[in-house]
Amino acid sequence: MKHIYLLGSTGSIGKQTLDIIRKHKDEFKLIAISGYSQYEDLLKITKEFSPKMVVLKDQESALKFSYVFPDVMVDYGKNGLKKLASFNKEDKNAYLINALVGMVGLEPTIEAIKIERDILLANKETLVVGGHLINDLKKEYSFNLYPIDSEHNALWQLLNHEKKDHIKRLIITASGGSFRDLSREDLENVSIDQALNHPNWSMGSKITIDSATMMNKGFEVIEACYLFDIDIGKVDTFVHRESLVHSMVEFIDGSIVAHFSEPDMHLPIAYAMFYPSRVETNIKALDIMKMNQLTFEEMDEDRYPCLALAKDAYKKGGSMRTVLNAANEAAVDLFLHKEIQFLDIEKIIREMMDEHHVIDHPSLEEIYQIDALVKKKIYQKYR
Ligand SMILES: NC(=O)C1=CN([C@@H]2O[C@H](COP(=O)(O)OP(=O)(O)OC[C@H]3O[C@@H](n4cnc5c(N)ncnc54)[C@H](OP(=O)(O)O)[C@@H]3O)[C@@H](O)[C@H]2O)C=CC1
Ligand SMILES: CC(=O)[C@@H](O)[C@H](O)COP(=O)(O)O
Ligand SMILES: [Mn+2]
Repeated sequence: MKHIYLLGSTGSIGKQTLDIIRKHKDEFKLIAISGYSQYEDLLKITKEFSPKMVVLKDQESALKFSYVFPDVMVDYGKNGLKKLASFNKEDKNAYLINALVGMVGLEPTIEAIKIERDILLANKETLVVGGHLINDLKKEYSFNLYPIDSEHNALWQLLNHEKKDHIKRLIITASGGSFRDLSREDLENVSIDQALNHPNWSMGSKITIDSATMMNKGFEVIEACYLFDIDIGKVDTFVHRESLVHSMVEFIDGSIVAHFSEPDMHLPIAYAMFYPSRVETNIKALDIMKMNQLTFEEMDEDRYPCLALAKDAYKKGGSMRTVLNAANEAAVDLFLHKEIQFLDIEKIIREMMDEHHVIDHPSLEEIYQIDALVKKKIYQKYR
């Protein structure tokens, strides 16, 4: 029985992970969970799964929680997330599932690596901001990093046992997001509700906005470079409205292999949890006749400048990736609180990147400093 340490149990990926654990009670035991604003959900999850450790948002909620569950080990905040990631150090039969949103996911990933715990990673910001740190740790520690993000999970399935030299390019698809039928001019006055209305996936609010700006695809290009140790010039993106093809790999012999499925995150989560085995899921079977209607469009980076900004940050390297992510986190947050317009998101990110001088290979401390500085500047100016 595999032991699961789950960061972000109250979120979209977290809850779908719980569905899989619920369905396969003999295969998985939930040992530790975290949540943030959804206190009531944490109570319910704890009641159902009896984890040994629960990490909450702050001291106040942790105290309240421990009155309800006096036998559960309770912690809170960023330190609590780190403790969860390395809780029960000696437990070698364990996965950390990182379903946090934002760069708060980076440090717990590092903590798990340091005890050589395998990680199932949904939190793409870990690699955007700290991919170089994870690469450094690979030289020192032995661990597996299995991608949950649908496109990367598809690439992982497609690339199994293939030689890196044989890859011509990786192709990642993008739905186009909530505003794919709107022009740049139309974007000026779009609302939060419109932005949160993703055409194909039901996800947390931050990634849904990232999908609408196409920053999500920019992050995914960076994520692919780190996960598959591939040059950014070999990662292409196309708009594919149906979200039925999740990724493709073109090989040097001219073959293109593709991963198809209905859009449902239970599949990539279960694939990662059961790897190297497979298991039946309840996801809707893909109707082959739908392949008559598949569409692919060239990516237009003028229409979606956030994709270009992300690629640029990756190429500039080092701390520019922290700036990209920090500016995006703050700007999306401001948009979700009705404090800026949708098009201000890209404007703010560009502004922060333009005024930054790159530090090569920033340490974790430098990443935190830059992250805090960028966010402070944005909140002071735009709130
Ligand atoms: N949803 C999806 O289908 C996909 C998501 N991803 C990636 O997976 C990650 C999670 O996404 P998703 O599940 O949609 O996000 P959600 O917003 O739905 O969930 C995020 C989780 O993190 C917790 N959380 C939020 N802020 C903090 C914080 N500051 N400190 C500690 N915990 C926090 C939330 O707690 P609470 O809810 O209690 O506030 C929640 O449990 C993201 O990196 C996303 O890009 C990748 C592919 C697909
Ligand atoms: C489900 C998943 O993996 C998301 O990252 C998805 O890719 C979002 O859809 P977009 O293709 O619109 O970015
Ligand atoms: Mn994705």
